[in-house]
Amino acid sequence: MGMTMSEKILAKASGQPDLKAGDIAWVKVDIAMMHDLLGPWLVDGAFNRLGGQLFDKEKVVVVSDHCTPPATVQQADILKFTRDWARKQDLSYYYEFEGPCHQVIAERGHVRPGRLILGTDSHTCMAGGLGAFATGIGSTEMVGVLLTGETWLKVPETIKVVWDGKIQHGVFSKDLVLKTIKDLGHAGATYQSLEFSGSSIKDLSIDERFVLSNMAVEAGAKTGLIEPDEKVVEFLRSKGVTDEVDMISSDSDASYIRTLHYNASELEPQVACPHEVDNVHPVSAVEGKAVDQVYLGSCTNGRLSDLRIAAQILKGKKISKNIRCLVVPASQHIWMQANREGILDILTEAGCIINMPSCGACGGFTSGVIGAGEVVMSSSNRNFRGRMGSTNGEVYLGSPATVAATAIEGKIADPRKYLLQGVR
Ligand SMILES: CC(C)[C@H](C(=O)O)[C@@H](O)C(=O)O
Ligand code: SF4
Repeated sequence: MGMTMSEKILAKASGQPDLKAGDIAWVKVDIAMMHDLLGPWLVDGAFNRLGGQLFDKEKVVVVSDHCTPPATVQQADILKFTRDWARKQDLSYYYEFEGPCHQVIAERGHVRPGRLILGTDSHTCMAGGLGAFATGIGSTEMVGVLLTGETWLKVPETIKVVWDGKIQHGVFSKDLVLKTIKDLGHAGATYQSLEFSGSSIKDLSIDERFVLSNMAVEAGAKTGLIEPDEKVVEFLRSKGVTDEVDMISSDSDASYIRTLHYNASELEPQVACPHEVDNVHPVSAVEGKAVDQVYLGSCTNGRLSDLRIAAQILKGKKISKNIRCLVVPASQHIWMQANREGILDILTEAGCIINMPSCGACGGFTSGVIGAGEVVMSSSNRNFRGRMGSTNGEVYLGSPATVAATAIEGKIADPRKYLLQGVR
């Protein structure tokens, strides 16, 4: 019987060649990632009681992103603790104020196909977009990983999600993944892997593939994998990775628990309505809903191609007077490139506010929280009650194009009327 990508990566990580779904694997971890909020300040006590020696300081990556820049004294304390800890442990890789961890570890070359990556954040699965088995773990579990470099995992079954056909004008990978989550349900893939494949997925840029993998956890999935191809190799080379790339793929006779098959040419822009990510409707069903804030950013959809789309829609226009529009590039690297391309000027002239790369507004931690009764159209991945601030606020999720179109109208809007033909 053939193997899925998840089975192969965990087989390699455990040294047990015949591993299959359902087996318990004792695995060696390639990268252990922590961020400020669920990182050093939580693990330090137990870590020290158990010896306080890192298994490998080259494989532990810490990113301060949730508390940046701090909005409260507690956040400032956490940030200081994280920075001091990184220094004390003499970490080779500590990043601060660079952007959300998932984007930063991908850009900095830590994510590679075939690697096993564990992080103290649920969206660690984003690394699956480059073909890594990546998943979130709790801080307590991370203590063991930090000390030994090992842990155990149950090998997940895999759901194959196939998208074939031409993605239509105004439709983006965000729309594909929202539709997938709607059908799976927010707990429909619990402890299973998603594997995205098909001709529409092959056509996607790396930026757009990350959106699919990032949101796998919103269906409860352990991870969301995409087979690496030449685009992945090109991405890694552009980040300075010179090692041979593990072109891992599933075997043609691999066994799947379920297969979903879609025709992308039939899909229109989608919106997830409050307060669950699977509460998804076509944009036509929610068009006209008034908003107070628009948020274009996060590790889900704050990448360069997202900012380019928004700039194309907002160029020469003004955002609605009734709203504020926050734009948060997903990394400093993206910020600088967007600046060079004149994108930040276009967005600022349209009336947007450009915030520094951070998790801040996405999770309601720092700059950009919402008040009671406020409604947000967001390009991020979660719309749970209280997600961006007040528990009496509402968050809608959509593609960057839907977000930018909504900024113009001050009401949820269909992006197809604003996007130039041929841009998608
Ligand atoms: C703060 C952290 C627990 C959280 C996560 O794990 O995903 C955050 O990054 C999020 O997106 O909700
Ligand atoms: S989803 Fe938001 S809060 Fe979570 S890591 Fe990404 S940007 Fe940060």
